[in-house]
Amino acid sequence: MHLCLACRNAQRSEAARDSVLAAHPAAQVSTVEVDLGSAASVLRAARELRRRFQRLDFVFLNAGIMPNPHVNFKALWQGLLTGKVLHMLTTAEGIMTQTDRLNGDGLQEVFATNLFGHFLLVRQLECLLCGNEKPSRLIWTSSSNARESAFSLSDYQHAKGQESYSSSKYATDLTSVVLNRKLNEQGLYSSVVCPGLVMSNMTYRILPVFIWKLLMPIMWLIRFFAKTYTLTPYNGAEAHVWLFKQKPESLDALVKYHSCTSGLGKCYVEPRKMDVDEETAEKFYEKLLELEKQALERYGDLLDK
Ligand SMILES: NC(=O)C1=CN([C@@H]2O[C@H](COP(=O)(O)OP(=O)(O)OC[C@H]3O[C@@H](n4cnc5c(N)ncnc54)[C@H](OP(=O)(O)O)[C@@H]3O)[C@@H](O)[C@H]2O)C=CC1
Ligand SMILES: CC(C)CCC[C@@H](C)[C@H]1CC[C@H]2C3=CC[C@H]4[C@H](C)C(=O)CC[C@]4(C)[C@H]3CC[C@]12C
Repeated sequence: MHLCLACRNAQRSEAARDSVLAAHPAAQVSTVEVDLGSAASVLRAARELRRRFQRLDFVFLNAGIMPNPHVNFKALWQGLLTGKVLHMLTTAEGIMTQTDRLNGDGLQEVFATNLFGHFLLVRQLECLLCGNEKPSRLIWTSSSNARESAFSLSDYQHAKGQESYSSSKYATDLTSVVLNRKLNEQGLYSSVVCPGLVMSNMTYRILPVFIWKLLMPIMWLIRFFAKTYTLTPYNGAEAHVWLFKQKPESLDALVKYHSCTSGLGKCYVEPRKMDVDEETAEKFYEKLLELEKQALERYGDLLDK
């Protein structure tokens, strides 16, 4: 088995490589540089991957950003007194907003990084993913924050609203559904995962580390009722690892696989039906293809001759 870490920061990817090798000295681990928020960088990385590999069995599409997060503490406080408190504490519905901006390609940064960069990468790697002896797999890190009401076909990059993260994750769910419909026959299967609430650099940008540390006993208590409070990256990866072991034909394309941890710390996976409209998914996919065409026209020199 060969593991290739695709990261934007060479120092961090080397550090990740070293820690994998420290635990598994015989492993084959390489790295490739990619900034998922830049179409040119994605095309360059895909070209490099096509050069190095003849097939890819698994692609984990995990990079994600939530810039300038803002928690509405008034809404959070009011929500604590309602019957929807658990829903609010696990999906952040109604209590979180973000401010987005344009990236160098003129796309909304959250949409570009969380979805479009990954989409472009998958499309550029189709020749390594489709038509192999064994099925290949895509595993997208989505979120329970993905919500239909945050997404609209007329503003699919979410330039006008303040829930770009939720919109990008809903767009991820839609994309996975269509990829399955189009590519299952060619041996490519796509799944979406929610790691649950995990302490990571993303959450440390929402509240300072020391506040999260103070909240930890409360979150352990909440976990008795909210099983998606996985809290550690290790627990959050439960669904990724579980999916790795499943036969793709046994999975449901309309299900999101949630990492869960019980109050006593036992990890398991819970499949939950996604709230996706397949017609919207198809229309959205067409828009992604249009955007892809524009990117390929702009960066034609980065394609194989
Ligand atoms: N934490 C949580 O509670 C939840 C997280 N998620 C999702 O899990 C995934 C991982 O997030 P998490 O570990 O929590 O957060 P982190 O911020 O810790 O990790 C995000 C990762 O994405 C990488 N990344 C971000 N932007 C780019 C880019 N432009 N190009 C390449 N890589 C990039 C980061 O690289 P670098 O190290 O260089 O910054 C980092 O490795 C995300 O998709 C997130 O949306 C979903 C549900 C809950
Ligand atoms: C746990 C508490 C006592 C107080 C914390 C309040 C808020 C800062 C957090 C409550 C719910 C959290 C979130 C829920 C869903 C996550 C989602 C799945 C994701 O993809 C990224 C992070 C979340 C939005 C997360 C962020 C912090 C909360 C809003």
